[in-house]
Parts: sequence; structure tokens; C-alpha cells
Amino acid sequence: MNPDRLTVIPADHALEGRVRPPGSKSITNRVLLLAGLSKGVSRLTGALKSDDTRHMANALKAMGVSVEEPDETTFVVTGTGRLEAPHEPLFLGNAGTATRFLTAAAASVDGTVIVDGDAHMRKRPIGPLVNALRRLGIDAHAPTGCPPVTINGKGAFGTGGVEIDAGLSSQYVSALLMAAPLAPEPVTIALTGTEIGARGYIALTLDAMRAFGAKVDQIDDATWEVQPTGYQAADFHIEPDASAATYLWAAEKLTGGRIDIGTPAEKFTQPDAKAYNVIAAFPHMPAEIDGSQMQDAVPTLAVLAAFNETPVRFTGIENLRVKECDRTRALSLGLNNIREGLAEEDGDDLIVHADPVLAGQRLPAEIDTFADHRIAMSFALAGLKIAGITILDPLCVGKTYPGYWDALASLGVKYAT
Ligand SMILES: O=C(O)C1=C[C@@H](OP(=O)(O)O)[C@@H](O)[C@H](O)C1
Ligand SMILES: C=C(OP(=O)(O)O)C(=O)O
Repeated sequence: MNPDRLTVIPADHALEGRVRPPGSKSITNRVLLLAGLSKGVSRLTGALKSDDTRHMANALKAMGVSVEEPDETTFVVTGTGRLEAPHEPLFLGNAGTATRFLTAAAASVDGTVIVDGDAHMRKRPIGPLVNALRRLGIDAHAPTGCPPVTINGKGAFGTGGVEIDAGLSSQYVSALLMAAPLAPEPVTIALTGTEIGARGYIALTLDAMRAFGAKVDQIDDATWEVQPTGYQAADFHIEPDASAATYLWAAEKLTGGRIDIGTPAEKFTQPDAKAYNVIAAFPHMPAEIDGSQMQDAVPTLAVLAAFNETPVRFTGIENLRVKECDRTRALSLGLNNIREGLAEEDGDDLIVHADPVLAGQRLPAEIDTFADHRIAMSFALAGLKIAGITILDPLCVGKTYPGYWDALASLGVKYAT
């Protein structure tokens, strides 16, 4: 494959067949960390193997955890119950989960940990998490408000209670929750408001923690008390990735096909599975879609909306501007590149001016993906219906779905490079 560009040839048939999305990124990176913090051997099956999970696994190895990979979807993790100080900074690419989760867990290390990422990650805010750690008595610094973060750990997590503003990222809360059982006494974590984008990610965090022996009490809607239990090794089966599933659900709908992904939408526990009902409504998607509880599905929905019968406004997506790239901008640029006037930013909302006659046209456009896997994967959907859609930097899908192009090819999609 040409690593610079990939032109999707419009599907001349309904996409039909069987594709298994890879394991959930969110769950894989949670259970890798929790297994690494546990004493004993944990077997994690159904796991995602991609850039983001490789960064987490390598960081754990650098901190003394044994991570073996007996097959393509399994990690066997052997921990001692504590992480050791790494000899070098932890490089975590653009993996938000690995970066935020390890920043908090690093406080339990006896020694200095530097958490760093690539140029994109160095622009993604982490200040609220670092400030929360400091309020718990942890020596942590991020001079730019973004990685690199230096944590001088004292061998245990901090103590007391802390309020955190999760407006920019729910991952700050998940990070604090997962590190809290490593404290010498109970820790209370509260949100500054009751609102939080993608609350479903907190539920994923609590489920994973409990599976590894943690005890967390929900005090109210926005407050949790975490007991100082540490973690116990466990075997854990990871469900498929719901965000990855959204591309397959949308491809099925756009082409009028039938793609068997092996898991019914209602069986997923991840927030993005909520996108299924919106996709199922196509070409009559609602006039307004609140993306706050299914943020990673918004690129999929926005590209699908271009082919809807009526326009769609996406609300509740303020923090799409601080994901792998400014996704609202990338979506509006890409859609307008296909046809001027197709999308519009209105404050932090995105309006997609649907045009059902786009399908079947030739509208050559080079889509700048800004190294963002979801921009690449969602605009490939436009290429199934419009001739001339070229995805730049197509291999950026390796962040969460390295097999994406092969998966579409297995359904009969063809490419020109
Ligand atoms: O906790 C998680 O696994 C995630 C939370 C979300 O990020 P934010 O909390 O930064 O919005 C989501 O976009 C990301 O892909 C995964
Ligand atoms: C926002 C995402 O990732 P992360 O924050 O984990 O880098 C994503 O996968 O869409």
C-alpha cells in the first residue's frame, strides 16, 4: 500500500459479508494497566493490538511488568503489584488513554516518571489532571499544560479528596479512579459539575476496576470513594470496539448491504454503540445530534450525514477540538473539500448540509486526515459513494484499527494508490 495516499473506488455493489471489528481500545488499555498494577498473572483475551495498545504495553514493560503476546488477540500480563521507575521517558505516541492513565498511575512509582508523546499529544491538554494530582499531594509538573509530564512518585498514590473538571476529557477522571486503589487510605474523587462528556467511559473504568478487585462506592452522581485495596490479577475477555463498529454499520447502511460484525449493537458496553440507532435511521437522521455521549462516533455520523435527506447539526462536541486533531475543523475542511458548502462550523457545533445527490458523482478530493485515524476511516465511507476520494496518510488507522483497509477489501471494496 502507498503510505501517502489511498483512493477508494466507489462500491458498485451492496457490501455484504462477515467482518469482526478488533477489540476495544478503551477496554484493552484499561485492563492492560490494571493487570500491570496487579500481583500475579492476568490473561487478557479479545484484545486490540494497535499503536495505542502497543504504547501502553511497552510502557508497562519499561516499568518492570512482563507482557507476553501468545497470539494476535491475547496479552498475558504478569505484575508484581507495583510499577518500577523506568530508565527513560515513557513515549506514548498520540494515545490519550495511555498518556492520561499512566500519568496518574505513575504517582505510585518510587522514583521519577516522565510521560511524553508525539507532537500531536504534546498539544492535548493534561493540566486539569496534573493539578488534581498535585492537590492529592503528588509532585507532578507539566509546564505547558500538555505532555511531557514529570511525576516524582513516592511509592504510593496520593491521599485525601479531589475535585476535577472533566470538561476537556473524561480520561482525567478514569485516570484518577484507576490509580486511587494504590493509595494508603480511601480517596474521594468528585466532578466539579455533574455534566461530563461520555459518562459511559467512567462506567467502563469502574467495571474494569471491579474485575481486578477494586472497591468503589458511588457517593452521588458525581462523587466516588475508592478503597485502598490494590489490584488482584484476573482473566478478562475484551469486547469488540464499538467505535470501529460504527464504520461497518455506516458502510452497510450507505450501500444497502449486510455486514455481520458478530456482536449485536445492544451487547456493547461502550458509549459509541449509541450511534447504532442514529445510523439505522439513515437517510432520515435527526436534525440535531448530541454527540457528547458518543464522541468518537461523530466523524462517522458527520460523513454519513452528508448523504442524509436533510441537514444535521452536531451539538455537545466542544472537546472534539482537542482529540487527535481538531476534528470539527478536519470534518468541515474535508466535507467542504468534497463540495463547497457541505459543512459549516457554528461556534463549536458542526452543521452538515446534507445532499443525497452526492452519491454517484465524481468529486475528486484529497482528504487531509491530520494523522487522525477517525478522519481517515470516516472519509473512506464517502469514497464508497463518491468517485475520486483520496485519503492522505491512510496508515494512520493503525492507531486503533490496523486492519481497517483489509476489512473493507474483504467486503469487495477496491482501492487505487
Ligand atoms: O476513556 C476512554 O477510553 C476514552 C474517552 C474519550 O476521550 P475523552 O475523555 O478525552 O473525551 C474518547 O474520545 C477516547 O477515544 C477514549
Ligand atoms: C479520542 C481518541 O483517542 P485517545 O483520546 O485515546 O487518543 C479516539 O480514539 O478517537
